[in-house]
Amino acid sequence: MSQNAIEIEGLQKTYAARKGQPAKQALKGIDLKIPQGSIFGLLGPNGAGKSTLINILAGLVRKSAGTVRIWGFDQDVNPRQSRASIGVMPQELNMDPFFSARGALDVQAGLYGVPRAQRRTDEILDLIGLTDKADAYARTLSGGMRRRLLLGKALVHAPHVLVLDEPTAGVDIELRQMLWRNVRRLNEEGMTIILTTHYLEEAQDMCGEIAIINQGELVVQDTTPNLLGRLDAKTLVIEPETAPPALPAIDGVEVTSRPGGAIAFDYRRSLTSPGAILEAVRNAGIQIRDVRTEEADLEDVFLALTRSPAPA
Ligand SMILES: Nc1ncnc2c1ncn2[C@@H]1O[C@H](COP(=O)(O)OP(=O)(O)OP(=O)(O)O)[C@@H](O)[C@H]1O
Repeated sequence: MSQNAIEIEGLQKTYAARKGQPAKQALKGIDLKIPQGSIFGLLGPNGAGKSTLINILAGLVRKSAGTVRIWGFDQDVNPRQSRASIGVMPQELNMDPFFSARGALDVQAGLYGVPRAQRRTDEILDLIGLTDKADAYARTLSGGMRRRLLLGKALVHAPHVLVLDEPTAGVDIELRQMLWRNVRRLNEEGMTIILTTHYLEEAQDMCGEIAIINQGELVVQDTTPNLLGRLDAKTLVIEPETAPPALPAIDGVEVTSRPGGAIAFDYRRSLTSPGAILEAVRNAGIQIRDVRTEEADLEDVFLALTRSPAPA
């Protein structure tokens, strides 16, 4: 068994033309390796191809070309084992309203061929906080509870890999925190987690490694700290003791005053050091009361890597 939970090579997907719509190449040859045991973020702007990629992993969309191995099982060679290795919590809330929460988990376990004796229905109900609602019909559950049930359904066959597609879109803080607690716990128990989210702060906090796709192509894959270190731009902010009569001018540094009296120095790490800026500030006769730096965050990196080229 390799050390990768997922190995994708040359993955392509073209949706056929229909009803006046031309054919659409949603994935243009993606190579991606997702390490075992990671919490991995799959990010990209709307229409980048994330859902297509996840649906191919889940066996819901048929790829046009390339290979996909899940937990070492090639989808084309061992479709059953590769499908059994992965669980997907989808975005949409559609579920059969006439099953109870317990019933929905049982049906799902049946679909995956989990023998009754091996089902962990009570354990899953406890994990998703629905023990009290085990016998309530799904249609009587709140939106948040239904979402938790979707997580439970993704877990019935104890998959090695769990995919969460936009798990926190439009959910309240309590449910969000509950989801992340569960995800961390499952990961600590050894499960590999793949998540897509529009909340970049969440990806920055949760994911050790991140891939960004844009227009069907992989733009970057790296550890989160490496990605954050990629941007050359940095900002040094000083709080002066008293407002200076004029802002100091420093070559290659953009100096701006901020509301409240702070002065911001936007510089490139490759060209200027913070020491040189502080020296210039002192030489300008400015007394420093406080100083801090501002790092790029994932949003800055994401925008820099996915911004479409300016029209010619
Ligand atoms: N069934 C389909 N038939 C035709 N085109 C499709 C189909 N599903 C998706 N597409 C197109 O493929 C491209 C990628 O879509 P996909 O849903 O994978 O993107 P995404 O990154 O998940 O976007 P979002 O964040 O908006 O969900 C888009 O241009 C979309 O319009």
